[in-house]
Amino acid sequence: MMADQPELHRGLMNVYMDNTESSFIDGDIGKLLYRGYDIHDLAEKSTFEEIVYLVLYGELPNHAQLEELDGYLRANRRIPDEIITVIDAVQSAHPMDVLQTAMIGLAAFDEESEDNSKEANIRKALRLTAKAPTIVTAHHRVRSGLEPVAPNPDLNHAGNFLFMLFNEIPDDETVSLMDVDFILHAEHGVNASSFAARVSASTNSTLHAAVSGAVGALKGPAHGGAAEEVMKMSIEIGNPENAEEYARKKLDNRERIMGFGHRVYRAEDPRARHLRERSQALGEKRGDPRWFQILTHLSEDVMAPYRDRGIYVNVDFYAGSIYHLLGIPSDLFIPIFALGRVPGWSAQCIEQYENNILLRPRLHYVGPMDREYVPIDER
Ligand SMILES: CC(=O)SCCNC(=O)CCNC(=O)[C@H](O)C(C)(C)COP(=O)(O)OP(=O)(O)OC[C@H]1O[C@@H](n2cnc3c(N)ncnc32)[C@H](O)[C@@H]1OP(=O)(O)O
Ligand SMILES: O=C([O-])CC(=O)C(=O)O
Repeated sequence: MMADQPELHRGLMNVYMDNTESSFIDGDIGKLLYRGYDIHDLAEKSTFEEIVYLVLYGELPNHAQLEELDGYLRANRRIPDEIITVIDAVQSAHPMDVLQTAMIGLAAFDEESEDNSKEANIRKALRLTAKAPTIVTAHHRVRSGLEPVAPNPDLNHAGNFLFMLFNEIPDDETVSLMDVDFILHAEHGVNASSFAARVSASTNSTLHAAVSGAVGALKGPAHGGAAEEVMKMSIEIGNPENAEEYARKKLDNRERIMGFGHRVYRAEDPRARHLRERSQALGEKRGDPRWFQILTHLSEDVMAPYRDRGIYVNVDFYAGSIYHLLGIPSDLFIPIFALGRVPGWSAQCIEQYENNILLRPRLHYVGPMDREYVPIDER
């Protein structure tokens, strides 16, 4: 006898699974707060280092606290030579797979890897935040036949990422652009990758295991991979006049336009505004406004009717055009998202450890029942 069909919550859509103090999202009006602070204030006035402190400790830092955290990040950017050897061995893999491999590999060199106290987890979160850009850039250089560039203690987090990627001291404007990008990606409730991290944390597994699992969950085009897909699409479109026909064909085939839609937002993703402004400014500055024009045409014309269905641009829509204009290869777009998200994943895990309950939903079985076992020779 098959059990009665229970009420399903497919995709766990609109299911509240716990309380959180990390971030607040009102998807109907496009509002996002980190620890109570509006994302617009944070994007305009803060720095990524301040956000790391805010997300992990719950408060904005004072000067002394910020200096201490910044010093800790600067002191912890290097990765062990053994991890460079691992990166070298798996260099042909996608950068997200390499990041995931190296992140879990770091557990072997972290004396606190098995210590799940809050204090140890905050320190590990900071070390993972500090080392993640070193991994991504070292991999990119190794696969390009170049030596990894060592972190520069005179540069901040965003500056170091650019420096280690291009082996050139970046200008202040580009550093600030990268900094805002990291701020905008730092935390976003129980999105798919943070959920993956929380599932691991709920078994009392370690932060390294949970965060590297989150890297895997972020990789897909329905989540972190959208920025790369948007840029691929923009390149295929080529110029603004082609945008409409290209998108209409896709929509007629019931395909999705990447960078639109969101599980929670039914209004514009508030993070998109900051990347839109910067995509436009950078395109004009670099004398290459084409990408911004293509994106504008898609959002303001082709996809405008979809707003009635709650489908607006999300954080990933303009991000790819910025990275592309900065000369960053497209398969590094998802890793950039991950670099910003390490503090958010960690904060979500720390909340999970603090008030833990095993995350274990149920599936309703709809397969055959009570079948008679047939020995292999009789099948
Ligand atoms: C940082 C982030 O992770 S933000 C998300 C990044 N991902 C993308 O940009 C990929 C494109 N977007 C999507 O695939 C979806 O909007 C998701 C996965 C993000 C959210 O999807 P869900 O909440 O599961 O909504 P769902 O997939 O059920 O879509 C609802 C309806 O809107 C339509 N829709 C959703 N997104 C899009 C889109 N980008 N283009 C066209 N139609 C869309 C769906 O086709 C569906 O229509 P239907 O009801 O007629 O079948
Ligand atoms: O919240 C989500 O589902 C996806 C998202 O925007 C994010 O993780 O930043």
